[in-house]
Amino acid sequence: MSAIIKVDNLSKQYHEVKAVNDISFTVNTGDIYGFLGQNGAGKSTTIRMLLTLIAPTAGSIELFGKNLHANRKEVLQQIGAVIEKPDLYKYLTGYENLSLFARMSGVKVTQKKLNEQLEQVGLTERANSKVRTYSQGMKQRLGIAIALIHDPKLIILDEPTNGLDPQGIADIRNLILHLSRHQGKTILVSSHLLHEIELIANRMLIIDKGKKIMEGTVAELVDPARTMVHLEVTNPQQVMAWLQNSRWSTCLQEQNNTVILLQMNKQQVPELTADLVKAGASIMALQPQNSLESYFLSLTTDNRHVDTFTN
Ligand SMILES: Nc1ncnc2c1ncn2[C@@H]1O[C@H](COP(=O)(O)OP(=O)(O)OP(=O)(O)O)[C@@H](O)[C@H]1O
Repeated sequence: MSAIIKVDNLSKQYHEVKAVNDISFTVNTGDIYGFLGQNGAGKSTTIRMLLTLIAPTAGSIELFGKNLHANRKEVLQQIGAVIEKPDLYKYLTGYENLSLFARMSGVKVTQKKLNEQLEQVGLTERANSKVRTYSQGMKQRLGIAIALIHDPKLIILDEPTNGLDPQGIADIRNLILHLSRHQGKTILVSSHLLHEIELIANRMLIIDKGKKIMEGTVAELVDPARTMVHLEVTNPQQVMAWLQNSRWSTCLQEQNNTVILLQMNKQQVPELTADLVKAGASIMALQPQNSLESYFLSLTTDNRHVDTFTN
């Protein structure tokens, strides 16, 4: 499996703000790579550096095995991106917009090809309607059709579902899956919603305040075999002493006042509960979470993040 994007120790500093702080990651051919982080985490800044719209303060970027800055033109030709709300001509139809953007980017495409592109993004029936009559989701899909016009291998979408209703979100999700499965595209997609990324991505990177928090396959990050159990008891000293001498000792991760963290397979949780009760643990809470859920819970306990993750 070859790397399409290879980012090493990338940073971007805006005066006193470290928008991106020493992050490294690799996107492989065929990935739907989720780039997850709350608002202001540094997703757009990273994406802008991948597209050479801004220069990094430090670090290197290789795309398609080539240094981005030394091979800018050649590399960018193989990328299609939608990074802001697409800038469309609202008094032209969807078809006319697509045709115009194709001509402006110097790509020669037949009428048949344009119709196929519109069909791919589910706009055939509305191809001849003026864009001002389109829903937000339809405009977003037309934006994606425009980004696809030169048949890029890599597609970069910055928060493509932002501001869309549930149907619009589902349409974009299906389109991303279609482009991956049936067109063989590699896709990097950013979002602030864990659920969205979990549904479509095979690998993901989580960033917070410019820093990489975790990276891995989605299956690994939600693996039930690596469930974190948050155990809260009123008699932590006694329970810790018992756990250390029990068959659960290898599961122990850390203790913070009344909270004890253990890692185990989710299926073992009922046995643990029964053993704890027998051992006289005074349980206030026992909560199994996969590593992603526990990470997001830790964010939502911090007031700064509440608005982002509860909407
Ligand atoms: N041109 C700029 N000048 C100064 N600071 C900036 C600039 N662009 C971004 N930042 C700051 O860098 C940090 C990361 O912003 P960025 O837009 O990359 O985050 P994001 O994860 O894409 O979030 P959002 O979804 O809200 O755009 C934020 O603190 C932001 O205020």
